[in-house]
Amino acid sequence: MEIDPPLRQAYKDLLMHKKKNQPALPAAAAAAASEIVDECELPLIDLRPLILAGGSAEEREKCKTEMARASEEWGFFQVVNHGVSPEILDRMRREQVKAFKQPFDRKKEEDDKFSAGTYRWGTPTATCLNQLAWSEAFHIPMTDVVSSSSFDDVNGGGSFNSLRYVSVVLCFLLFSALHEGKSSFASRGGARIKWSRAGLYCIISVKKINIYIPMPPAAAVFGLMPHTDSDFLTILYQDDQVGGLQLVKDGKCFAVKPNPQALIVNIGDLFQAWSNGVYKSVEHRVVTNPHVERFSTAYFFCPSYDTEIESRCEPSIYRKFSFKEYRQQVQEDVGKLGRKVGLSRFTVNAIYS
Ligand SMILES: O=C(O)CCC(=O)C(=O)O
Ligand SMILES: [Fe+2]
Repeated sequence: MEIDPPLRQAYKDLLMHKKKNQPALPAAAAAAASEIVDECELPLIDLRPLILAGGSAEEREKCKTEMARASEEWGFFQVVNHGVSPEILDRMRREQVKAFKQPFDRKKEEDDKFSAGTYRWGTPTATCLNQLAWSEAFHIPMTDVVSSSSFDDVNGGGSFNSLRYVSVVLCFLLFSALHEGKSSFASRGGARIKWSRAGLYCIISVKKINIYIPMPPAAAVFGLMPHTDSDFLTILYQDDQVGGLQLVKDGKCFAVKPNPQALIVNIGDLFQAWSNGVYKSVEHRVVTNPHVERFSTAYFFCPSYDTEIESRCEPSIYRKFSFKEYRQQVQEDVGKLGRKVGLSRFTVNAIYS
């Protein structure tokens, strides 16, 4: 009874660089997954004054300013005292392990219970090795959680609500930091953000649980290929022991040091567009560990599909677009090109047709 999906079998040709009509992988791309990168500690923000009662107004302002600065400079930060109890996080992780340790056939059946595409493994659209994800994931849209009780707590209940709560709080604090001119963008005399009346009221967030299957670095395969997130904001609960998340800062790649107490927050493409490029949606990736599995949970905070993203800054970097349009474009690019092009398609002077 197999538990792991047949990754080696399915991607045998890619692994041997023998796919028909496929040029051999350039050395730089092959080296990317196994390159040595320096470790970094993400800006650490204590949310106690914001989430838990008792903080002074000054402390709350400081917290907000730190988050806005980290979103501008890093696009990533980590938060402690976030209000999600260790018991909830523990339970969520235990249930996650249980979900992935089911037989492969059973995992495939989850698609029948929920929307198609709930359970995913590898990257069916990959045309070269560095587009391949050596991992499995369950994508659970919020609507599935609301409408079903058959998938247990890993997909719903306490953990979903707690992560949603944190993401809503952080998102609105970051909105208001921009609005109040906390960012250096505004204090440098840049235009203010005028918020469009976007449909943030109807949120269709997605929770994704990942398992990264061990793979020797020599194989030069990513656990998750370099990407930016297509949402407003992501809350990430990473493995407390096994590192693997890497991000790009100032053109250089850094490995994020695991912090068992912290949740990681990262800015997504929609926030970058809405903030007219003030907050950065930075490229990140996951490298596999050669010996042990790594687990993570990502909570993607997305608006409803018809939400229009528009900064209304002058001059505006990005044209107005709906979340639906963005998602469709991403899917089209992944299908045709094997990779996401992302926000550069939506600049006012986009060169892509
Ligand atoms: O597993 C991680 O640390 C990152 C996951 C991630 O970036 C994603 O699912 O979009
Ligand atoms: Fe991501």
